[in-house]
Amino acid sequence: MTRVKVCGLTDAAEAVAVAAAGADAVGLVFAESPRRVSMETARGIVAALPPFVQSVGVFVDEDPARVAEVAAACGLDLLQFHGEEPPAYCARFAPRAVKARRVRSADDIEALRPYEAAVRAFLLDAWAPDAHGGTGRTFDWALAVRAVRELARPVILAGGLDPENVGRAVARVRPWAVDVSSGVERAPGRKDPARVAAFVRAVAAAPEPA
Ligand SMILES: O=C(O)c1ccccc1NCC(=O)[C@H](O)[C@H](O)COP(=O)(O)O
Repeated sequence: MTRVKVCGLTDAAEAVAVAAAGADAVGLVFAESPRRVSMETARGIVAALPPFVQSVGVFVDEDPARVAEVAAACGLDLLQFHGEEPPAYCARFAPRAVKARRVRSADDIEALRPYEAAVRAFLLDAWAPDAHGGTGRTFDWALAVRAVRELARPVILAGGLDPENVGRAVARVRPWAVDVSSGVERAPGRKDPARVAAFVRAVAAAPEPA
């Protein structure tokens, strides 16, 4: 079964509704973003989550001491590194590190190999000139198929997914999990639980391989 992470939560009640709609994990953005949360808000969201729903902190080239402080203070389960963090940086946070990469070509998949020993999973996102994530853009899923086949860690597919296209994405790529932010929003940082439920249903209904 393909897992679902909903990223960019900014409100505890909404996080609870997103979990009730079927999300397996929620992402909390600590980088520059319209979805950025304070440590206090993040702590409230993590405390409100039901058991077995994971919290994922999202960071972009953050000072590692600050990452450690935020992770401990908020009780984050996983740490998603969405910038240019090298393998040794991720290794400091094993076994909680997830390395995200914005994908433009096969070179971006190759560039992830040195991270295999350091991370729990890879997250593949779309590249954009002006933002690190949450752009609503898709990328060439053939590259994600290749990543699933060739990388020695589970792959989380992100980038422009929504309830309308995620079934096709899952059927084609067969990722460990899918990640969505803007595709289930009513405004930046404000999730629509009905769209999250539709997204989760579409993932569950994706055709199995023949
Ligand atoms: O969501 C953000 O605003 C963000 C900002 C800076 C770094 C990462 C960010 N998001 C990370 C995610 O995991 C998003 O879910 C991912 O980029 C997909 O977003 P979308 O294309 O909007 O579904």
